Amino acid sequence: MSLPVLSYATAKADPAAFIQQLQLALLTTGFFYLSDVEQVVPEWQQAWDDAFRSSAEFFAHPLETKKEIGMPASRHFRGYSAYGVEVTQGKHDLREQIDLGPDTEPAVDYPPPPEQPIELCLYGPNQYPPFTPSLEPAIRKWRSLSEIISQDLVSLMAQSLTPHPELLTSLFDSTTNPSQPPYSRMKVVQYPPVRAGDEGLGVGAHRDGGGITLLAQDQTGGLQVQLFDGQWIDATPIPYALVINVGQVIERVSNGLYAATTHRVLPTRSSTPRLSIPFFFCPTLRSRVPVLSRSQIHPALLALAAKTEGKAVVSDVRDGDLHEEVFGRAAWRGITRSHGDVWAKYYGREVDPIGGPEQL
Ligand SMILES: O=C(O)CCC(=O)C(=O)O
Ligand SMILES: [Fe+2]
Repeated sequence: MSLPVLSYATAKADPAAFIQQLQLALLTTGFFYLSDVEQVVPEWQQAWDDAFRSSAEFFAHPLETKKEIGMPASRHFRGYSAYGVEVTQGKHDLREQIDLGPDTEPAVDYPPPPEQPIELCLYGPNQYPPFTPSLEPAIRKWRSLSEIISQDLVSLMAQSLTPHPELLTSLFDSTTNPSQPPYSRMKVVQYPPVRAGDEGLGVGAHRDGGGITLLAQDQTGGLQVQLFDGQWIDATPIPYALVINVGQVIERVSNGLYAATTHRVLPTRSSTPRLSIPFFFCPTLRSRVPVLSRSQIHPALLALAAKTEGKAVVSDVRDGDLHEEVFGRAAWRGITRSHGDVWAKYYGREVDPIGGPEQL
């Protein structure tokens, strides 16, 4: 069994055919490759190469240099985290990374006034490395292409799900409040070769929290997807193809039909590091995430799902751990449990009514 491959060129030329393939992929694995992006986006391969080249250049700097843009300097949870700092399922991940988001002014002052929803503290500026000047333009380009592809895919997913696609697409609307845009995070990640005595995973088993994830990975391999029967399979790299999966926002909207599939990254066993760039397309922080009733879902999709429904999904991770009506609440819980040190430095229980890292 390998993940299905869907063509972005087909999405443009024959959306109805693409929607059918999408329904099947999302009902059976929740993960697929998106190929042929360069046929739709002429600058795709250039943008891909630029993003990976400048990321490799960044990670080649000494730790002390990389820490100049360390996340602890950002109350918006942006910046560099060293190897082993980020936590998934209570364990330290064997990777280092830069966390980025929509580049905006802070949405609230600091310390945050109690009447403001705490999750609005997530809006703010990124930290880019002045010692790798090629990274900022490469990332900005990558974000803008990823946003276009994501809007397309979410629109097609919404059409595949319901006769009322706006119930889903409106969550990602960037025009209503431009100072509070869709909260799409991304990471630039390096998984160094494991060192003697290191224990754990590149990233522990988890289910993504946002709308959809667009993952670009180099040719090393290591990403694994847990099928609904519990078996783990490799998401073997395909050059210039994205790996797409659904997060818990779409799982919630789809009333569980489109599952946020469990995945993990194995420790890097090759002698060279693995690089990946996940982009998490997410709603605006204050948007309310509805749960469609079955009467709002296409009857044909329900019929298709009936063949797979009722079987228990086997997963190494708890179900729906980031389902929240207000998306920002889920985003806040997700990021504070991954970066408890930053949460403790700026917020802590006195300031944060939601609670922090212990809120698994
Ligand atoms: O690096 C990868 O291949 C996947 C990373 C991932 O799943 C995540 O950061 O959520
Ligand atoms: Fe993930």
